[in-house]
Amino acid sequence: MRILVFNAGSSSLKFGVFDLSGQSLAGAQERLRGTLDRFSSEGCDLKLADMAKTRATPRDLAQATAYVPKLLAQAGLDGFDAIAHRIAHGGDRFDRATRLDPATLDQIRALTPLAPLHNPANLSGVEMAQTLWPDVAQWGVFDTAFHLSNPARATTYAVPQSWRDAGLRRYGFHGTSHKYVAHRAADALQTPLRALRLVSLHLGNGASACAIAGGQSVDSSMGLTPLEGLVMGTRSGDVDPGLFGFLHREMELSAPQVEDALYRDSGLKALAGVADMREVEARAAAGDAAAQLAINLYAYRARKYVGAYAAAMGGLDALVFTGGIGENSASMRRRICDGLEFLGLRLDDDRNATVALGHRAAPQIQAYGARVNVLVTQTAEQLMIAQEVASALRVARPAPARRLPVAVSARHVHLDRVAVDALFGAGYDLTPARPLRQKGHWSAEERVSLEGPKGRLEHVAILGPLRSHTQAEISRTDSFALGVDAPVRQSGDLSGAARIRLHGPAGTYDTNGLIVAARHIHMSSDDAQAWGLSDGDMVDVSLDGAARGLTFTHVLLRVSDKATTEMHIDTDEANAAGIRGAVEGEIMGDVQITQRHG
Ligand SMILES: Nc1ncnc2c1ncn2[C@@H]1O[C@H](COP(=O)(O)OP(=O)(O)O)[C@@H](O)[C@H]1O
Ligand SMILES: CC(=O)OP(=O)(O)O
Ligand SMILES: [Mg+2]
Repeated sequence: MRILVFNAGSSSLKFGVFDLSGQSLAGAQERLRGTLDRFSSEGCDLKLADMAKTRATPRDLAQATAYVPKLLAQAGLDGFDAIAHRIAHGGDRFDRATRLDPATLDQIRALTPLAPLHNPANLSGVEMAQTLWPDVAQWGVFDTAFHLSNPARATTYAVPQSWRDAGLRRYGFHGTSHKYVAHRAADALQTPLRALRLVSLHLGNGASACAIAGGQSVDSSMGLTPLEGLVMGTRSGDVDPGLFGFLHREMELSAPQVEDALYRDSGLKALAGVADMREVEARAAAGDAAAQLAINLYAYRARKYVGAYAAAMGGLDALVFTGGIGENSASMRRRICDGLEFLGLRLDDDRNATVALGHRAAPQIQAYGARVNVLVTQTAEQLMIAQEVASALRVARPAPARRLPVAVSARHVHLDRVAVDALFGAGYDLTPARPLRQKGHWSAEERVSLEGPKGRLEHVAILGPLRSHTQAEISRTDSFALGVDAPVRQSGDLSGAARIRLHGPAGTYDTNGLIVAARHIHMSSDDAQAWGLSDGDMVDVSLDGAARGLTFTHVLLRVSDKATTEMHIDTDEANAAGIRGAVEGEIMGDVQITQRHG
């Protein structure tokens, strides 16, 4: 399905067109990506995909929104199944992607005073899209939704009950971004999100910190409105609420005047004279003391939130930088991290300075051996918004039960020509004895022995046909019997594989090819298509029919035209699940949203 996404921020309009075939982000095709920003009376910058920046005519966000159809026509893109809009403030009602109809739009309009820089821009995008594509469904995805899991202690202000009854509470924003980068980080760290305590720093024109424990947002630096928290381009972030009384008495400013100044004339703009961090950094480098203070203050505030959230979660496993500043300013990342060594957080200067952010890259920049991982990744709000809407649209068409056979792989080897010659004699042909489920694969009549420093494993099966590299796959328990520490690797990935000696009737063969095979699924292209899955997806598989019922997480999907659908686990995993004989597994819930392999 094809989805057009509008993401109106406080200083930019980002848009994208995505074709989503499966359930996972891995299967999403980006057809168009664009940003219009740096608006002035002379126009704005336009950036399309990876092309160089050009100038365009729009002078503000509204004009920018009206300009997008021209770009879509130029790219020949139409036939949208839905149009998805980022909506900054969704209050406590909108906890998921929601169809925008007159009633829901009224509710969003009512929240405008709580996000005056954002909701009007978001709504003007909706109105324009309704006019241009009257027959296409409009959907909203809300910045606030991800944070609705925050506990009451994080969402409650200590203010009179009657104010709280009127709706005064903390919400948090940038949720789509925080959620996306948390998944990217978990994926890059090869650790399930549920086992991680993360702080995500989204540092764009608007900026917020988010504490994410076990995959759930547990606190966020923005509050009732996107004013609270970090220093931003034109917003103050945290201030003493006492300033309202002070400014009223001393300067005779009204509440709307104060509020307007906190939104539009504060932050970097107030401190350094410009809102754009690139310019602030340039001025600071040229010796401008005000710009230098702005940078120090910006970093100091962010650092305090990292420390506070580490305390809130009882520890920190990873810090993730994203947003225009988080992604691009190595010096700001450095300044924020300086002084956090007591948490076990140390940066590697070279890695930090040479961050290369490609498509879905999430490079790690912590010093080797540091306890806390530090990652940088591009946010992908548009993609995430498209995905959330696509999932919501699919709810109407329930997914088929995705059940598949589970096969237990006992220890075995795959041999190359050189190994067969050494073990069985030059030019020897192995004898296929038994066909395997995967077409063209067989186990051989011949066997080999494996020898490690501590022991031997006899009668180890050989699986054919021959491969380009010799590889031996054992269980963790086997590795103790052999006395070698074999790493867990996907078949074919022999990086860091352990050394092992093979014995055959004609001789021995030593190779660096010993691994514990990572669990995986072979899947036919037809099944993948029917189940909304793509090659490289990571899925959870439940073995509920097994004696000791287990759910295996992080199972890699390998899709091919030639494959027969089947999951492979090793004997340790089978024992843990109490499997004897044939069992079936079921692919659970949502596919993890990112992919780790090709
Ligand atoms: N190379 C860079 N160095 C420092 N700051 C940068 C760099 N590139 C972009 N930025 C900053 O990122 C901010 C905009 O972030 P972005 O996430 O694009 O904004 P928005 O919140 O409007 O989506 C601006 O302050 C900009 O100066
Ligand atoms: C909520 C918010 O601050 O958004 P942005 O970063 O787009 O201004
Ligand atoms: Mg932003």
